[in-house]
Amino acid sequence: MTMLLLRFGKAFQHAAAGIIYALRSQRNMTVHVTAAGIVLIMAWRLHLARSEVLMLVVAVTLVIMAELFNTAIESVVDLISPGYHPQAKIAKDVAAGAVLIAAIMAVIIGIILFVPRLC
Ligand SMILES: Nc1ncnc2c1ncn2[C@@H]1O[C@H](COP(=O)(O)OP(=O)(O)OP(=O)(O)O)[C@@H](O)[C@H]1O
Repeated sequence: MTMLLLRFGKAFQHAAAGIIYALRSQRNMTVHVTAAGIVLIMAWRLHLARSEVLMLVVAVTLVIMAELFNTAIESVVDLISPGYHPQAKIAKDVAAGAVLIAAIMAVIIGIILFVPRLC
């Protein structure tokens, strides 16, 4: 049991280190986290329904997850292909596309939930 807890603790430390690395190295990550904070404070101030807050939480989580995967893919691509390579370009562009899709979905959800309350 102690070994299991120690292993879990180590895995948690590694995951936290990955998140901190992404936060420090990716400007977009800071933007996503700041936007998520603002959106959740607005949801609280505007008394959004529980299901609406849940939708926002899922949307911002997906954006942050996509950015974390994007950072991981960028890092592996830079390791394997430090010079220009069309395949490296595809990998990075597709990963960035995933972030864009998640961000667009989050913005659409934000517009649907906030615009009627702010107008
Ligand atoms: N090794 C490479 N070979 C070919 N194209 C590359 C390579 N590295 C980067 N690119 C191109 O440059 C773009 C930007 O890559 P870069 O590594 O600078 O990511 P970034 O600007 O940090 O992206 P993000 O804003 O998503 O963090 C990629 O989407 C890709 O089109």
